[in-house]
Amino acid sequence: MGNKKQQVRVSDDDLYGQAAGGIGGLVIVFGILAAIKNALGLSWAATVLLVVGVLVCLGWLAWKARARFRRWLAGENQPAAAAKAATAQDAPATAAVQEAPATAVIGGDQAAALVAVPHPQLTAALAKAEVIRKDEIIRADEVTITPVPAPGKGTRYDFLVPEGKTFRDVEKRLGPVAGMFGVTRLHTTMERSRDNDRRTQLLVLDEPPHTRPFPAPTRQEIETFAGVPLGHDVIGRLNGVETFDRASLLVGGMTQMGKTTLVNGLITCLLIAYGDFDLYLLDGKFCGLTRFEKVAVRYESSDSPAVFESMVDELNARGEARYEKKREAIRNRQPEPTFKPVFFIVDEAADFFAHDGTNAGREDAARIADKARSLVSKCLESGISVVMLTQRPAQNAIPVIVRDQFLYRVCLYVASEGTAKVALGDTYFETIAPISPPLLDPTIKGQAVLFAHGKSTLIRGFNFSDDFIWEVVDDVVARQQKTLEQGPVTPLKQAIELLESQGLEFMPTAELAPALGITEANPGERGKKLSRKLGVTPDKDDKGTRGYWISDLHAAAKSGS
Ligand SMILES: Nc1ncnc2c1ncn2[C@@H]1O[C@H](COP(=O)(O)OP(=O)(O)OP(=O)(O)O)[C@@H](O)[C@H]1O
Repeated sequence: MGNKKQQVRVSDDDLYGQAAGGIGGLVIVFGILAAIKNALGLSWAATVLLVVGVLVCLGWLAWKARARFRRWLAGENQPAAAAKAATAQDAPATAAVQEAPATAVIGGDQAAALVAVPHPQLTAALAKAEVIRKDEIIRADEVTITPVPAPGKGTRYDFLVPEGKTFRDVEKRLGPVAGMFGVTRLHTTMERSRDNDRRTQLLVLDEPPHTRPFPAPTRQEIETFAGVPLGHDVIGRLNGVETFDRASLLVGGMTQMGKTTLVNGLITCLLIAYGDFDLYLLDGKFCGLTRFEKVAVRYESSDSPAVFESMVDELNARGEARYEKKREAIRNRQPEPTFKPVFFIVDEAADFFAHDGTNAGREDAARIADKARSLVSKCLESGISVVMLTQRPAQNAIPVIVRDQFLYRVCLYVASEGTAKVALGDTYFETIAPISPPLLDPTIKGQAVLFAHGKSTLIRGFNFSDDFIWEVVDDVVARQQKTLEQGPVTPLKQAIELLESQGLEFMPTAELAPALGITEANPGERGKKLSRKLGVTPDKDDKGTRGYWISDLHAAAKSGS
């Protein structure tokens, strides 16, 4: 109540005050008019009209000055980049990058409004490449541009595509986007962001990729790489596949492009970082894989389909035995057994599927193809990975039933897209952001398209020095020897020691069996018992005598289940 009374009193006081002020004002105005009338000698009407006219003019001038002042203020705040943006549609995408603020103040008589400022270069490039619509923009405040130092010199653009779009929209149009930057698809790489689907990381090189070689990686770099490196990407980072578990690799490319060197690099990296594994090598080029003979469980240098078939048979049998162990574990409700990884690497694989045109030759080729398909498809589950190389990626060089099974593909330079499809898959050019192998530079040896998990990456295989490879091989041999020595005494180990102590390459079954405690008199039974005890299939020497070669015993000792 008290408060209300107080308010009423306050408003009465206001009223009196204002009335007094008004009367005072009127008296002053009247006085000024009277003074002007006396000074100018005018009538009352003329004096009033003159004063009103002068006041109106002064008011108009004040309004005009205020409007100008506001326009001047707004003009000063408007960014140069925003003004440029209006014409940026026609500017070349390679124009110098301008820093632009997030928003612009629009001048004029209306209240100032805040709007997003487009990044002129990226907005123009992506609109022209039809990644974004003409009415969409790449916001300048969402763009980060960083230079990438040499070698692999270029620029990295990190930006957000407009809402409703993702980095895949850019990836799908990477060719046209590259064109807008005045370069080719080969100069351009997209990186996927893990934090935001709209985030796009675009790398644009200043010069053709792999123009300058990158130094071969060190042991430490290989060891710390998350996966198996296959080569350098365009800015010199190691690139490869995350694992070879349940995966096989097909490598295609014309002759002398660097396939064997790339696979030598792969084997070297596997020996450094993949842990313990068994290596089966079939050197169809006779000396392409020889450096790794000492560490291989089985090494063959041959272009004979029969040799290929015998290796495929051996590995299929090994795969089948592993499947049986898995079934056994499931039946007994035990955890799934783990197996030592096995790599079967075949250089110049096409030769092994060729036939002489006769019916018998065709039948042999079909049988071999079927066994190879089975190996590549089924053995993945049991840890046997196949790597096949071919310099003849022609339609029928490696049968479709075999090549369809490869998860990873590498294609070096080939002359046509048709040939590239054989190496990379029939639908390769319909995938996201494909890289066309015929566009690679054939003078850059080892440059290749790696296609894994639907993503294409341009890499260049490693070219390790012989000394480095020998060092790695010697380390592995020493490790294998130590493991063998430290392991329990087995009949196989005893047999090896026996042959080595006598300096023999070969020992007949008739001599080895009694030395290992087999007293069976029947030669057939004795042979079977010894083979079972050793876990090795016997062979024959030059004279046709059954027995065991030291190399086979070593190979069996190196390999696990
Ligand atoms: N990454 C690389 N850097 C430098 N030189 C390389 C690279 N890769 C391969 N080379 C060189 O290119 C030549 C051919 O290499 P390689 O023998 O590996 O090719 P290929 O494709 O296996 O050939 P072919 O199919 O005829 O057997 C070799 O002289 C090799 O030293």
